[in-house]
Amino acid sequence: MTPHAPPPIGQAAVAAVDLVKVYGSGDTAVRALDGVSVGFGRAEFTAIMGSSGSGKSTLMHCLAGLDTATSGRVLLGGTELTGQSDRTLTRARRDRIGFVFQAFNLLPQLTAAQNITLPLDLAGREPDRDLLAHLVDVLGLGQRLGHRPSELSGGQQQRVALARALVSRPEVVFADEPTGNLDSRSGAEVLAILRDSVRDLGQTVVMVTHDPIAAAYADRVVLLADGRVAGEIDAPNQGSVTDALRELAVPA
Ligand SMILES: Nc1ncnc2c1ncn2[C@@H]1O[C@H](COP(=O)(O)OP(=O)(O)OP(=O)(O)O)[C@@H](O)[C@H]1O
Repeated sequence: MTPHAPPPIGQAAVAAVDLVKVYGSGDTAVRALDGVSVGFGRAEFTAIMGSSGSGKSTLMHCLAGLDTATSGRVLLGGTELTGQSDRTLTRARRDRIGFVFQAFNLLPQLTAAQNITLPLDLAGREPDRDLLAHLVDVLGLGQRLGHRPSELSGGQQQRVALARALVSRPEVVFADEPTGNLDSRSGAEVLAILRDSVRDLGQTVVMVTHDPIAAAYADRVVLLADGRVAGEIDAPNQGSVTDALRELAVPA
């Protein structure tokens, strides 16, 4: 078994089993996920890639309990998310999952420090002060904690969002195009921080991206095409990812 071989579904941090998602009905129905089975290993950084419309966002939203599948199962840490009530899903998202979005999604009226601890505050949990101090240090946010998002650059706002996602030690961080709104230097910083969180904190990260440079930071790439898993790349680099995407786009 290679170090980044896909984990057995039952041991994965999060997994999909035969997941199907159909939007709409009748003639206009779209089968966004068409029987996806895939596991995401603990303390691994996995990128989900595929052409536009291949089902990346739908898969991530179903895995994260933001959307419900038409059939199939989602397992978070071995527990079933499928069929749970909205209340249970909300709690799972709050307590067990961290999110990083392309648009940062910080609350404008709160300071950086307040944004970072907001999910823990809502859950009535105390932040781990040592971890918080470590994250503020590695993310270079020490001088920015009292600033509001409008007073921060895009890269700084995304680093606040990363601290918010990581400080609760979630079972999985889902990152949806986290570098999509950043220049290449800020994007590289964000990707390095995600990779280091996996290496140094044992964090599990699942990232949707279009960018082969971003995917090269991951341990493994899962390729989607037409709502199905079309392939995987272990220890990806920019070249292997670009080649795989090119092959997907040109049917044999
Ligand atoms: N709410 C919706 N209603 C109807 N169809 C939808 C909806 N959301 C997504 N789809 C369709 O499902 C398919 C998969 O969409 P999805 O957004 O998951 O793809 P994606 O790979 O994330 O695309 P992109 O890279 O462009 O963001 C597409 O054909 C899309 O048009």
